[in-house]
Amino acid sequence: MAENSNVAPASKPGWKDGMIFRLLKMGMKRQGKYYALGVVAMIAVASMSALTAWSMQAIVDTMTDPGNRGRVAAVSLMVIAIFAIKGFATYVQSVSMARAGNGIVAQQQRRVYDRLLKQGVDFFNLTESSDLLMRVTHGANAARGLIDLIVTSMVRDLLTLIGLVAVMFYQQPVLSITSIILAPLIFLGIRLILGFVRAIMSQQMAGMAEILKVLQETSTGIRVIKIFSLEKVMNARMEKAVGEVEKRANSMVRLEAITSPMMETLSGMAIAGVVWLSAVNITGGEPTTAGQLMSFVTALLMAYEPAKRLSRMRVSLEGLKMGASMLFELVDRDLTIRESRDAKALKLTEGAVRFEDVSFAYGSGEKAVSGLNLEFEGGKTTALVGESGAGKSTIINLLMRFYDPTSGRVLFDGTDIAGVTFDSLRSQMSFVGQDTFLFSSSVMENIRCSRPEASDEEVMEAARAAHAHEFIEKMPQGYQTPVGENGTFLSGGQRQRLAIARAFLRRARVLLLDEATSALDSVSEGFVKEGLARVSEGATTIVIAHRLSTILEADRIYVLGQGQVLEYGTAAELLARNGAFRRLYDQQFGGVERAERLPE
Ligand SMILES: Nc1ncnc2c1ncn2[C@@H]1O[C@H](COP(=O)(O)OP(=O)(O)OP(=O)(O)O)[C@@H](O)[C@H]1O
Repeated sequence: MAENSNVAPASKPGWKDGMIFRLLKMGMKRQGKYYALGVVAMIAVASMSALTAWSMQAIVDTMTDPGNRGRVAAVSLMVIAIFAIKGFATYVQSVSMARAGNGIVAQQQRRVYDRLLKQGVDFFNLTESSDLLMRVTHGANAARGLIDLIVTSMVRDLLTLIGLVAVMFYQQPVLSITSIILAPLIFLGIRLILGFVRAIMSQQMAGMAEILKVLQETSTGIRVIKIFSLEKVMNARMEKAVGEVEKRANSMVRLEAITSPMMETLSGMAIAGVVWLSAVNITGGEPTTAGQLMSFVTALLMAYEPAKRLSRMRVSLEGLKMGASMLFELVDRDLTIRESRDAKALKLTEGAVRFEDVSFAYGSGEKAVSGLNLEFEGGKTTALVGESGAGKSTIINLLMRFYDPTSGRVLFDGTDIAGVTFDSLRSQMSFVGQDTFLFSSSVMENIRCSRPEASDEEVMEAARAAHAHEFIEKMPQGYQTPVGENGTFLSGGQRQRLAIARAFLRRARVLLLDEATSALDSVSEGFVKEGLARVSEGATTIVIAHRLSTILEADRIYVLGQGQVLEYGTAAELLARNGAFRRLYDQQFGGVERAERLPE
């Protein structure tokens, strides 16, 4: 059944929280050993931090009583050991977390690209490429950041905090209780900020996607921009997007940083309070040594950084969650078209194609074709003609199973293509379309892509058949010449001849030609027609042509109008009928004759 309109975002309730769990599970599965090593190192870092604060008691007490040489030596060695272990553990932590993180980015990018390749054509029609770029680049890094943040906060920061608070309680229980009374206040403040962060993040992402879009359109549409002097318009669009992102980025920084004055002031108050309380010795118990007090204050001061990071964690988490969810949402989108579960490999004998009562609409739009019954005889040439928008390209789309019919069936040698594997179906076909997409690699590789195992000789043979060999030989590096991004170094006619060479090389049973000779002058068209005649020998050939001259010899011509067959037959039969085909014919050939009569 058709699934062409269900590209709904997969925003199920609670989905984003589930996402964190999924991400952690994936991360641990693939990068578990690096994360485990990182965690061990973090435990060591946290313990050494607590030990540093605890050792302050011994350090200060030893300094105030330097006479005991043995103790001085022991304390000095202990301090060196603590710092050395902490340094080494920090190194191990950084390296293992970075390795795990890089692995996550690569894994996410592979995963999302794999999914994108499985998506139907409709998905790409409905998703802007700048949006894809944004999601894949930003999302993968956000996924990495999310795991990093969770692991670092939950292990290093939390353990360090626990260790330091333990030291505080060990040294000064009453003062400790007084100084952590303020903590809940901080968390309340953070909760307030979170709401704002979410709103700003999504606006910022939208702005970033817009910047990419403007850049991309500038790159691909530069000719239109120049011809129509759209520089100012494009500039204004970019200005707006950049300004938007700048504004949001500033707001984000303000929100993230607002925790600092809150925390700094509260910490200052806590420390001042402790100093004051210790001076008046409200505990009234044993007199406190300078070392104990120093150890306590050190633990309190050291606790500040991890406490700050933990309190900010929710804010940072929100931003990263948003980024990572963009990636997950992409991966979770339903496939616009999928293979059936028990799909079989298609085997062709005659290569006959039949449309049985086929209707189809793009998305929720009007029917592009309706009630089509078409016969494309094996090994013969069938042409589709008709006004613009009549549904010719739609028929080709259905044949290649880029879309499924809303109703009816498309059969290859009697087998419904809905039940066969994509690969076995499409490998039987070759397509030469109106726009020839070329990869930014050499001419040789661009032709070879239709049959990667083909030898250089076979590629050249195909190029000769497509009348491309002559111009390729004249290029600076012959077959190794790069064609530029999407073939910008080639003319339209040359690009088309490369496309025809690709089709030759593939030797498919079913050949689809959509305006295949449109970009050629009349001399090249003669060559190409000859080449196409060769490539279509024995193949079931389906041609869309606006210029009737190219299809007058077709074995059968279907004349389409508004998604339906108006009439069909050979050119001679159709001309004799005096119907739609005759009108098209008169329009075109009348025009040519008049043009030929024009003085030079
Ligand atoms: N991807 C799409 N999404 C939505 N509607 C589409 C899409 N492609 C084509 N259509 C619509 O389907 C109808 C048939 O279009 P189709 O491209 O098949 O016509 P065509 O006969 O090939 O036209 P042309 O000769 O101009 O290429 C048109 O009304 C068109 O607007």
